[in-house]
Amino acid sequence: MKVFITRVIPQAGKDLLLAAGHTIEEWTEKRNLTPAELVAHCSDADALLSAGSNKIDAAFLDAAPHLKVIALHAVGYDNVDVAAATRHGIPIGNTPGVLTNATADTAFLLMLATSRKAFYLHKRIIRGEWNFFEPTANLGISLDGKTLGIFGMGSIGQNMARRCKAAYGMQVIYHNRRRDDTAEKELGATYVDFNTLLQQSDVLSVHAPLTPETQGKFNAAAFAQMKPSAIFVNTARGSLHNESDLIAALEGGQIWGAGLDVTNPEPMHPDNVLLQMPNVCVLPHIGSATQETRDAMAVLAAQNIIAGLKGERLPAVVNPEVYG
Ligand SMILES: NC(=O)C1=CN([C@@H]2O[C@H](COP(=O)(O)OP(=O)(O)OC[C@H]3O[C@@H](n4cnc5c(N)ncnc54)[C@H](OP(=O)(O)O)[C@@H]3O)[C@@H](O)[C@H]2O)C=CC1
Ligand SMILES: O=CC(=O)O
Repeated sequence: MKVFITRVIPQAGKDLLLAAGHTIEEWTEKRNLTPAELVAHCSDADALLSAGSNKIDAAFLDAAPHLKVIALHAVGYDNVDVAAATRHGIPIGNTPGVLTNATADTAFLLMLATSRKAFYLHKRIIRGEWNFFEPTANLGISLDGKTLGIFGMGSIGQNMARRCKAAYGMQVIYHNRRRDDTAEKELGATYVDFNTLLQQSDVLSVHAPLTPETQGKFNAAAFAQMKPSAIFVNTARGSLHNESDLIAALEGGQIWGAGLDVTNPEPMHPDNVLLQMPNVCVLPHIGSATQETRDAMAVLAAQNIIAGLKGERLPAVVNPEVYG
C-alpha cells in the first residue's frame, strides 16, 4: 500500500515500511506543503506519515476520508482535529516516550544556559568583546536548592524534574489538571494551583500540550505574578506563551530570563528582540533532535502505519475511541 510522507524522515522508519511491502512517496522540498498539495498527494495514498506542522484538520480529513491511518512523527498532536479523525474512523498515531529524555535534556539545557547567559556571552566573544576578566561582570543565577515549577507534569515534565533534583537538589512543585501519584511519590513533587506555581517557582518549565485551555496561558497577568528572579522555560509549544507579554515582562523586570525551544511563529524572525536579550536563550525547536531519538520516532511512526494498514490497533494511538 502507499504511504505519503510529508518531510524527509530517518531511513530507519522508511526501511521498516519498505520491508513490510509498502511503497513510499516522500515530500523532499524544504517548505511546508500547502493544504491543497497535501490533499493532492494523499489522493491515492492509503496512509499519511506527517512530520511537521501540516494541519490535519476537518477540511483535510473530509477530503481524504479514504486514509486508513495517519501517523505523526511527533508526540504533540495540536495540529490534528482528533474528533474529526475519529468520526472518519481514522486512527491517529504519535511517538510518546521515545523522545522524552531528549526533550527533557533540551529543557535542562535551556534552563542552565539561560541562568548563565550562555548564548549572549558566546555572541560577545564572536563580536570581540571578551576583553578582560571582571569579577563583577557576566554574572548569572545559581540553581542550587531553588524551586522548580513544572506546568504539565507528564513524561517530559517528570524527566525534567528528575534531572533538576539530581543536579541541583531543586524542590519540585507542579500544576496539572489532575494530581500525579508518580511525581509525588518518586520525585517528592508538591501539587499546587496555577497561581502558586507562578508565585513560587524560581524556574518555571512548561511541558503541557497546546490545547484551547493552555493557549496563551503565560500572559501578562501570569508573568506579573512571577518572581523578578525567575527563569521561564518553554519546550512545549510557542503558543502557550504570549510573546509580546513575555518581552514586556523581561524588559520590565517582572521575570529575569527565558529559555525557549518553541516560538510563535516558527521559525522566529532573526530580528526578534528576544534574540538580543542577555538573559534569553532561543533554540530552533530541537527538543527531540538527536540522531537516536529521531530514528526511534521514525520507527515508531512506521510501526503505527504498518499496524493501521493491517487494521490492527496502533502501538501508540491518540484516539483509542476510534476502536469503539
Ligand atoms: N520541543 C520539542 O521538540 C517537543 C515538544 N513536545 C511538547 O511537549 C508536550 C508534552 O509531551 P509529553 O510530556 O510527552 O506529554 P504527556 O501527555 O506525557 O504530559 C502532558 C502533561 O500536561 C498536563 N496537562 C494537560 N493539559 C493541561 C492543562 N490544561 N493544564 C495543566 N496541565 C495540563 C497533563 O496532565 P493532566 O492531563 O492531568 O492535566 C500531563 O501531565 C507535547 O504535547 C508537545 O507539545 C514534545 C516533544 C518534543
Ligand atoms: O514538538 C515535537 C513533538 O514531538 O511534539
